[in-house]
Amino acid sequence: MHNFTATYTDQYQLAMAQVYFKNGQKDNTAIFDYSFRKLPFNGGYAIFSGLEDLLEIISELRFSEKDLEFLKTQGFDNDFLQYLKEFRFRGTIYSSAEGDVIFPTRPVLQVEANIIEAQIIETILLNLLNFQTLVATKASRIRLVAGESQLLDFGLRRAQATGGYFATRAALIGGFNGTSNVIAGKNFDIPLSGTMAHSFVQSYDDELTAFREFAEGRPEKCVLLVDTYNTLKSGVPNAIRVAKEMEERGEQLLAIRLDSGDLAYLARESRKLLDDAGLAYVKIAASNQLDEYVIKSLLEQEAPIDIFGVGTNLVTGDPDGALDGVYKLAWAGGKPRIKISESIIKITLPHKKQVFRLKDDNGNCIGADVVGMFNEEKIEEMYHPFEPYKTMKISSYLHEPLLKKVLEDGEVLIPKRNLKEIAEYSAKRLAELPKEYKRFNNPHIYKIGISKELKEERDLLIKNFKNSI
Ligand SMILES: Nc1ncnc2c1ncn2[C@@H]1O[C@H](COP(=O)(O)OP(=O)(O)OP(=O)(O)O)[C@@H](O)[C@H]1O
Ligand SMILES: O=P(O)(O)OC[C@H]1O[C@H](OP(=O)(O)OP(=O)(O)O)[C@H](O)[C@@H]1O
Ligand SMILES: O=C(O)c1cccnc1
Repeated sequence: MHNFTATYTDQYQLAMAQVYFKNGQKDNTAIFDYSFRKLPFNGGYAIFSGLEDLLEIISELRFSEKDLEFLKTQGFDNDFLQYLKEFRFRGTIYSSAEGDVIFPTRPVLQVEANIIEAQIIETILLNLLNFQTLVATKASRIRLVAGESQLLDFGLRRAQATGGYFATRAALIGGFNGTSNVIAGKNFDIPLSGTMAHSFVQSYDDELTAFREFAEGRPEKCVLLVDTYNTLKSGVPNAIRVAKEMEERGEQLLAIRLDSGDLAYLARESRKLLDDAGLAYVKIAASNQLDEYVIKSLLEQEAPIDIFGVGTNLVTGDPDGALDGVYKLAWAGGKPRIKISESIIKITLPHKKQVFRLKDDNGNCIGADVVGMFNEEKIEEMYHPFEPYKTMKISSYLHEPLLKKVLEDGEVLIPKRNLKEIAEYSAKRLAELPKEYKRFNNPHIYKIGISKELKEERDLLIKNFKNSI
């Protein structure tokens, strides 16, 4: 399905790549870390999403003839274009598992490749992982408050252009049950769901006929939208009449949908009307600018809503425009590399690394990940990245390595999981996270530490840099 070619990148990647190519650095190994700095939604965790799409796209990424012709018009040299003609990603990627809970400032994924290949994939990697992780995190927050209710993604029409395609996939990883998005349903094997639009009801001279014809035309999973004229005086009574007619044909109305007004009040009153008519099986769906806060409030008001349709706030990751994920160089030219910054959080971690999740003997997550050198297996003590006196003995905890080799020599190594499996894994990992990290107000801050060896390596690079200026 993915139709990306290697021009899905920023021009500066190609400008840098051409210099590496001309100066004989094209076979230099580089290591880049993908990490992010700030948790979205002022939350306590994020859900990693987008990995399988990324791996599939990277393993197939090539420059087409047309791409090369275009790049020629942009002033790139013939010998470099000739090199790009043969381009394919031959590197190795180590990554956290898709669906895992992830935290800021520690590598979520590591790319080891020749510097040109590693650089060219930066943009698509950030584009895919930042967006899906943002939306999966939003979806997961909505799932946390929604309990057992059905959650449907209605966001395609409000998504930033084609982003809705990947947003739907991420929503499923975060815990949604279905989508109205037909192309995502088809390509990702996601259950399709849906109701009817106001236009359908409006297009008839009366609401009852509209409901009747819809129910006759599509009796399976029929949901009637009851708020076009007057929910309690017209919509619900007409839906009840049609439900009764359906019963006579041996069919069942699945649900009614509320899309405006006070959803708690209308759901309660509609429930009463349906129950009094002997239609306790007819469910109530609600939509209209829902998010985790509105759904939480509706459920606290004991609104009898069984199905929530969420669009805009889910697929745009409202109110956060983007996850601030970055791709930073940790190794090149046979040496560790560092980026120094006035802002401490922007100072990078050099070297190839491994990240461990610390767990107690019962397998419970203690609320900390530690970053070590790639070959470290057990870390005695972890250090706060920038406060040298903050240390913690960790040798007694289990160390679960998080970065696994997922792609080598351009070939994807991990078996493809369906979205249900990824979502189940995600729910399991989220369940392992203590609840303090999942509350919306002032969640506990998950600790990220570094090993002594990594800290010494980093401090040495900082010192050398200071001495050199
Ligand atoms: N009982 C409720 N508690 C909390 N939030 C609610 C409740 N009912 C609706 N909302 C939310 O309040 C927001 C605004 O609802 P509002 O009633 O202003 O819009 P509307 O129904 O579209 O307006 P209109 O009735 O003019 O069409 C929406 O996000 C909606 O989901
Ligand atoms: O509010 P959101 O979370 O974005 O959920 C999606 C919204 O999109 C639809 O409205 P729209 O007015 O586009 O079409 P409709 O006529 O079917 O209501 C639907 O009725 C929801 O209100
Ligand atoms: O099926 C629905 O009810 C639906 C689909 C997209 C957007 N809003 C509602």
